[in-house]
Amino acid sequence: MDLLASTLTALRPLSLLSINQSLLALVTAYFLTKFLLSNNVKGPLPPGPRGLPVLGNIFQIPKFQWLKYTEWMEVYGPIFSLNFAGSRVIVVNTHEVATDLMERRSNIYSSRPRLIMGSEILTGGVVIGFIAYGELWRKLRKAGHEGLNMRAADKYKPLQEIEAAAVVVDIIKEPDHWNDHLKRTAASATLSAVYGWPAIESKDDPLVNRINDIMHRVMQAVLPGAYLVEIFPAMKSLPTWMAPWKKWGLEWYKKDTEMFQGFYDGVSKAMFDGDYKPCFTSSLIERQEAHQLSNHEAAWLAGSMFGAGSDTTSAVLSVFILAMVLYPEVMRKAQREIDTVVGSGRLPTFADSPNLPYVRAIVMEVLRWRPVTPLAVPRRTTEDDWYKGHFIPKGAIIIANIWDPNVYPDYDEFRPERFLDDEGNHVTPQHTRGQGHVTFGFGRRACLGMNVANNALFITMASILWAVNIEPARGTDGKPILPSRTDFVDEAIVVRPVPFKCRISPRSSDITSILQIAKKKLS
Ligand code: HEM
Repeated sequence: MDLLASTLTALRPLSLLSINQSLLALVTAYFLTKFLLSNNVKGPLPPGPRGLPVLGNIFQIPKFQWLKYTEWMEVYGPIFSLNFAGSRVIVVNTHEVATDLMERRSNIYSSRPRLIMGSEILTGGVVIGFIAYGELWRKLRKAGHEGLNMRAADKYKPLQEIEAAAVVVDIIKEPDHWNDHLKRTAASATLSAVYGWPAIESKDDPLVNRINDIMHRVMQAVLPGAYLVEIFPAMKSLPTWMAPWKKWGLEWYKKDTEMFQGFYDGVSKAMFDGDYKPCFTSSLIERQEAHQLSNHEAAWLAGSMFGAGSDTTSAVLSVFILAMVLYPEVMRKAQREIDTVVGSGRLPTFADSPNLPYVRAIVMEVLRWRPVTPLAVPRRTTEDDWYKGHFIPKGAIIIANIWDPNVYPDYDEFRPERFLDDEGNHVTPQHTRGQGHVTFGFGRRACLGMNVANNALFITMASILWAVNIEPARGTDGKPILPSRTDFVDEAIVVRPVPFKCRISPRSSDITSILQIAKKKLS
């Protein structure tokens, strides 16, 4: 069933054409594929499963493809190659190989696959996460880094503490809607950090929906086979009257540009009036000239941050709730730590962080245990390369499978202790840049927002653990119903646990006082 579903997804564009057009497209694709794949191979590619002519291995890629890649690693080793209907794909299956290529040879492995519809048409080729490695990317990355590096991330901490208090109130009031509250807080915290806006009240806020729609459109557009123009790039030059998909994409790009420009100008005006909250956009405005960014580039850089930060953060928080339901002893141990350091009279703050090593280890373990970006974001090589006797051609798509069971034999167990030594100091394995995991990616294209994300995760998890117990839901017979530990919703790049029920209750019978403490922070 899964195979069928993914095949249908891959072939969906062909169903939009007539049979004759489809046949013509297939025949052309076949000869083009043969030509392209045979011409740039100068040595033995990494091994890989045999596929069909033309379509290659796309029929063999099931739902949750990272699990299949991990399985294939047993057969083909830590690096293997696939053919996705003409695109050469190299799957890198261990942190070690990923580090060798994407960190140590990052001058070759830091570009992204060309996405004509998702990047060039729908978003004007200006979204930092999607564009090729080059001058524009360097400018955007430098400006983004300035607003999100470790020191800059400190600026957002007061806002993040307030958001954490708000989520405690929400979860206590409506425990069954915990997932919605986590989505709301992730969206709200990201928008506050980017534009300095006050907290949003609902996950269905019309503005949040409007921005989420952009992400949805782009994610649909980047699915393999969603648009024929990806196979036949020359179609990009068709006039819009012959290419309704192009007209549609350009119209959205215009509307989305107007929206992001409006947000950007709003912050600019607030700064002029002297009535603004320091945020990512205000720093960008102050330094726009120094970074040589046009208004348009700066407005899209700020706008792109919501898409990159909101869903990822809320998915990690859902994994956290899943882990607490499945591993109650971990929850209790963290609560004992919080009780000793923080006590019951106030919420945890960032100042407590050095004294809460176990909670910080939980953040790392949540990111490691069920990486919400199990295949990171694909890369593209910009030069031919050789690695351990294998040839990796220029233009190959590189997928890093973060789901690497080699680092820990008990990789499927949720065990924050793996990151702590006997003295309570953090220990992290090789090839993880001191993070304990590689869920934020690798090298020059690693996540720009990781400091902001780590801080948001720490304070939200600490505050939730301080306030409530998280337990399995109970059936009518009173027996616990454990959620699945292996079922996911794959949203193209971000993967989250399937929605599940659990029982969330205040830790103290004195709910009023918990609420008072949290609300005090909000006033
Ligand atoms: C826990 C939450 C997050 C996770 C798991 C995550 C994960 C990732 C991953 C895997 C990549 C691709 C890295 C690669 O190619 O090696 C990425 C890129 C990126 N992330 Fe995040 N991210 C998170 C939160 C955020 C936040 C909060 C922001 C901004 C406020 C952000 C901004 C970005 C940007 C701009 C890029 C593109 C970087 C580039 O292509 O140069 N992320 N993220």
